[in-house]
Amino acid sequence: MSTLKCAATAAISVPLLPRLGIAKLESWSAAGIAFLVLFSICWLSVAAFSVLIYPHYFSPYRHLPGPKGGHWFLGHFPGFFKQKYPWSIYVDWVREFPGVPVIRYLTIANNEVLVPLTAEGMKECLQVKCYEFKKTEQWLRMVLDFAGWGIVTFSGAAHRASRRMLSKPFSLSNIRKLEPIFNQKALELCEVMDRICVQGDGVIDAIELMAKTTLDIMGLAALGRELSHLQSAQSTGKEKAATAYAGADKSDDYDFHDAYQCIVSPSMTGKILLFASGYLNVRWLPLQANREFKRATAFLNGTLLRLIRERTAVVHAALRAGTHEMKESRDILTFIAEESLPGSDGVAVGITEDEFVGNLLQIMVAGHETSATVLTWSAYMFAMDHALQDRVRAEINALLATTPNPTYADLEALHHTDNLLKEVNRVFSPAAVTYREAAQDLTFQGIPLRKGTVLDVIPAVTHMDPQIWGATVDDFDPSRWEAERLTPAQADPYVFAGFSNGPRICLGKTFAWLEMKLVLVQVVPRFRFVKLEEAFEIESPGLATRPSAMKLRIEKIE
Ligand code: HEM
Repeated sequence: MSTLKCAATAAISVPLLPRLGIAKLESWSAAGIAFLVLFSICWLSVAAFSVLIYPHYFSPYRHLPGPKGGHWFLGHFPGFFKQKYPWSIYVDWVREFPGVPVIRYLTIANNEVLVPLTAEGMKECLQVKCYEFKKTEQWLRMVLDFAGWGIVTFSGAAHRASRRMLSKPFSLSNIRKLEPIFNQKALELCEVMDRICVQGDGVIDAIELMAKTTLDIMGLAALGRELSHLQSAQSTGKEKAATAYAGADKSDDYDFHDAYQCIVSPSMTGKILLFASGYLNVRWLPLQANREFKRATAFLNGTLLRLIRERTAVVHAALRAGTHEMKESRDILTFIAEESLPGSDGVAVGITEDEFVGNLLQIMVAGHETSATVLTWSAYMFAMDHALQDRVRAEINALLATTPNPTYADLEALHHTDNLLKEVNRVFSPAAVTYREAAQDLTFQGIPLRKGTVLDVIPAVTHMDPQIWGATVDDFDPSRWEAERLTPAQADPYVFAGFSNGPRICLGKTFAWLEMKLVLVQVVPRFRFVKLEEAFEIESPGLATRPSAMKLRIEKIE
């Protein structure tokens, strides 16, 4: 916008130059050069004002508390590359500003960002004024290539419509029907772990195995396809090409897992490009990280589009012929195909191909990385604390002794397991950062916000706030979730923000909870996790609290 205004100012000013005796402008080319010079002066002045002067002397947010110092142009942005977890910097701030509801920090080009630090702020943003905020333009520029347009990226009415459309496959009754899929994949994971114990060195990369497990689950639950990543988990090269991806969706030896690895676990250049792409178009730069990113996004978009076209054609033809067999539990792709038959009263009638692809892209990524991360950190904490894993194992064994095929209600009653998953979500919240932007002028925590103001909504600020959790805030202690130990402040539903809250609360929360419990129910009685001295790195900065690799030793329990 300021570029347009500068162009207009320069265009209006050019004819004034001869009158003011500044330049004669006897030809069109002289006028053109004068325009460019004026435009550049105007643009640079506006840029200098908005970067160097406005945030410090004129912004209405300049009096808000917040971190001091920062780079003259990049503000506090470089600090995001120095932190252990992708949210550590925010936890430092919540401790530096106890009791402060909202702080301000500066990012690239000294753009201002506000961060709510309290449960009340989370509630106002996520629940009370959910639709007065939208996803930020910067974040959209970062993720649209691999997430497309769908429920996660939509705001306002479009988001409500997607949520309505997807509510049925994510209802509790439908998710309970997915139990056989969760069990099947948990057992396949056990087979792989068994092979590693018997034939290999007993060392696993937990994040890789868990991601393959949850990705295979998503293949069946979302696409109705066997993706077979687990089958290929112990093979490489040609072997992998032969087994991975069950033939039909094979593209050389590249698969969904490879594509998502490239997106969620890029090189440092890839990480810089990801965050920079929020502000500038950097994806055209001839860099290896960009080539890998483009290959991954092309694979995901192309494969999903092909599956959508194939499935929709088959389902619509069968529906028209009256031969379609409506299964009791349908994958999401089939569900949308069924509900999108033109002329029917389905909830997905009129969905565009782009939106169909976008929703599947989002469900695939939101649905596997998060749960895999929680399972990985659970395995890590087991390896660090054998008493903890013994307690969880004893609880699961006691259940299996009386109930070999536990129901949803039986799993609900596994309270040590439940507490473990809650504590992992508190300390290693997989969705590390979520972003919001004021969709209109509004008041937030008593502060008048202008349209376009950006908010970082960070689960870790309430999860790791000593004012809420006391002196043991940094300890990993699942028993803090025992109902009788929780203080009213800790039990506030807006404090536990790992799945977000309000109308945009994680659509897959019940799915994830059942899936993670069933994986633990199969794995924990069969294997013991043991710590290795090998150090691991966490993807930071990043969008998830994810280790890039997590080597653990496993021992078979006879
Ligand atoms: C431990 C596992 C999970 C965690 C911690 C988690 C966390 C979250 C969070 C924090 C959000 C809100 C993001 C935002 O507002 O910007 C979200 C949204 C979402 N999640 Fe999850 N998620 C998990 C598992 C899943 C699974 C298994 C699925 C699907 C199978 C799923 C599907 C979604 C969808 C579709 C949304 C968008 C909801 C909306 O905007 O209305 N998630 N999740």
